[in-house]
Amino acid sequence: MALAKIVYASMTGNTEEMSEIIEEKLEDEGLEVEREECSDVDPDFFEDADICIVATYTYGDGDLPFEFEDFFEDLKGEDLSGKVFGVAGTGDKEYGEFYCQSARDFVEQFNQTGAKQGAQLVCIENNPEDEDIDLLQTFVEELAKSVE
Ligand SMILES: Cc1cc2nc3c(=O)[nH]c(=O)nc-3n(C[C@H](O)[C@H](O)[C@H](O)COP(=O)(O)O)c2cc1C
Repeated sequence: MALAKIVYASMTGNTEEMSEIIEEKLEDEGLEVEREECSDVDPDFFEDADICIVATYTYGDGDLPFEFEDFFEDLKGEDLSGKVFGVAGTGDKEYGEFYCQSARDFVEQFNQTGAKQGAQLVCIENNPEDEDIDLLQTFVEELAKSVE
């Protein structure tokens, strides 16, 4: 059974909620899932994963969550060849050009690891609503298909 690992950062709960939805949907697809908060993981977290998922909010003006900075820096040095990745972000469109910037930055970082993007980046505003849940469903289906 393929293993999907999710690492997330969440200050007020929106991204945590999104990561829980992703977890549930991956399980519905028959995948094994492990989900951890970013402060609890080592840089090699994705070593045994088939699907590598980051869920992040954005802080400041387009800044990474402080607690994700070390993991982010270390990620580009990891060899994740043969794996697929997906990134999902929460943010607020009031921040204009910086909307979900951290999620977009993680896509760039994954692109240096040899992993292949298995699903389009998903950005949702604040907490997940009905239409976002549809987006997350598609995100998970694309990822599941990419490891079939
Ligand atoms: C001080 C502050 C700065 C923020 N900066 C951004 C930003 O640059 N871009 C963005 O898209 N959202 C920004 N946001 C919105 C949060 O990313 C958004 O509310 C997110 O869902 C919070 O996730 P969490 O509930 O998991 O902590 C900011 C929020 C706060 C409080």
